[in-house]
Amino acid sequence: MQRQADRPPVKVGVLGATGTVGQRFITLLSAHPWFAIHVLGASSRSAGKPYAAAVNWKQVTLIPNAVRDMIVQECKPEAFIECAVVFSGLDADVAGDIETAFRAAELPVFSNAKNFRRDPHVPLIVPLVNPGHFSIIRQQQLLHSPPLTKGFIVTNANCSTTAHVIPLAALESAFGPIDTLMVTTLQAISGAGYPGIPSLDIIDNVVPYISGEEEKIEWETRKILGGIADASPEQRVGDQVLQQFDMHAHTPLKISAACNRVPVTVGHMINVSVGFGHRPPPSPQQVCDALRSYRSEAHLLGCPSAPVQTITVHEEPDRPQPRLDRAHQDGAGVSVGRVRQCPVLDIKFVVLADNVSIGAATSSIINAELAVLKGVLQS
Ligand SMILES: NC(=O)C1=CN([C@@H]2O[C@H](COP(=O)(O)OP(=O)(O)OC[C@H]3O[C@@H](n4cnc5c(N)ncnc54)[C@H](OP(=O)(O)O)[C@@H]3O)[C@@H](O)[C@H]2O)C=CC1
Ligand SMILES: N[C@@H](CC(=O)OP(=O)(O)O)C(=O)O
Repeated sequence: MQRQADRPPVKVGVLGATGTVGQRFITLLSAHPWFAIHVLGASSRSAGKPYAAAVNWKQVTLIPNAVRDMIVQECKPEAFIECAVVFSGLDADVAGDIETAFRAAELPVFSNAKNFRRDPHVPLIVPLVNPGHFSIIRQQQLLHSPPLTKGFIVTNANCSTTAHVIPLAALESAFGPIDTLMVTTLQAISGAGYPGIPSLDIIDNVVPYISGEEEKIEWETRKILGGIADASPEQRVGDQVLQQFDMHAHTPLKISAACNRVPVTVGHMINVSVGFGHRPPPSPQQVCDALRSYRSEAHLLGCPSAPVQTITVHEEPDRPQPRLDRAHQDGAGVSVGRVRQCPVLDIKFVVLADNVSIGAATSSIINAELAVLKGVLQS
């Protein structure tokens, strides 16, 4: 991507800059046409050191020169006050308190952590699916004490949730509501951060449990695919009736998730079976056509990090595969294959997503691009 000469760079900060997601933020932001890395933050173990000395760099590209000598800061708002956008790849154990402090200091935070995803006033935005949920931010700011003008928190989803809601959104937009969903994940080791799972636990093995993951997928899917509705008339802020996430209330969504850790470095694969609310359900060919023709609002609005082809549909019977397909479009889209009839529900398929890119850092970056284009960021 080329830097744009006609607009001044937007100064951004990265919290958790030394972690798995933080390193992907740095790789992507160092080539970003609008955003320029201004501050890096991590724990007190890293603070005070040049970035190259603090980080255990695990990307396939070299550490960008622009950040090598940047001194890592403590994650305190004072160090980030010149930033127009703050990205967070913080460990969830500390993200709650730190992101709260940054929002209170009038900093817009785009977070990967799980802490605020269930907050009724924080949008959970998969940028290729539900950018309409940005509309809840004003209410988040007004309900804050004291009310805010610039600070807010936007979260993106769990990496497995992100992978499957993208094709599900395409199917709902073409064929109406989904009412039943069975998902089985095959999740890469990098999803657990670094160093993650001990090698003796994962080599030559599959671990059929990821703490909290099934509950996150089942809950987050409803918030993302659902809409926003007025709350009861007495729930107000000023003269405005509060809005609430409807959690897919028009068609209650039954979801069952089963999560597995597999010995793959990057790329979460998910087997999905879908039951539609409307009869007759679409054929596999109609599903393939709908997935291929899906265009995200982020792409249509001109977000530079949004993939041109949101969903790549494979015809080959043995694709997608993590090693072969995760880097397609820089990991910004998803790949779908094996679209076929399901003898129990209606349609089944497999979806693959780069858990660190569209599953984490790329989603936050596109969310920030959407915030710029939708005028959500106040200067
Ligand atoms: N990996 C993935 O695929 C995905 C991860 N996520 C979420 O993104 C977040 C980051 O994940 P990941 O990069 O994998 O995690 P890592 O464990 O790799 O990185 C954690 C980061 O948090 C920093 N940190 C830890 N403790 C503190 C502290 N007390 N104060 C300030 N900073 C601290 C670390 O800094 P230091 O190096 O100094 O310790 C490091 O930069 C998590 O919330 C995770 O759940 C979401 C989707 C996908
Ligand atoms: N739990 C996911 C990654 C992750 O950190 O998810 P979350 O942000 O929902 O806690 C995995 O292990 O692959």
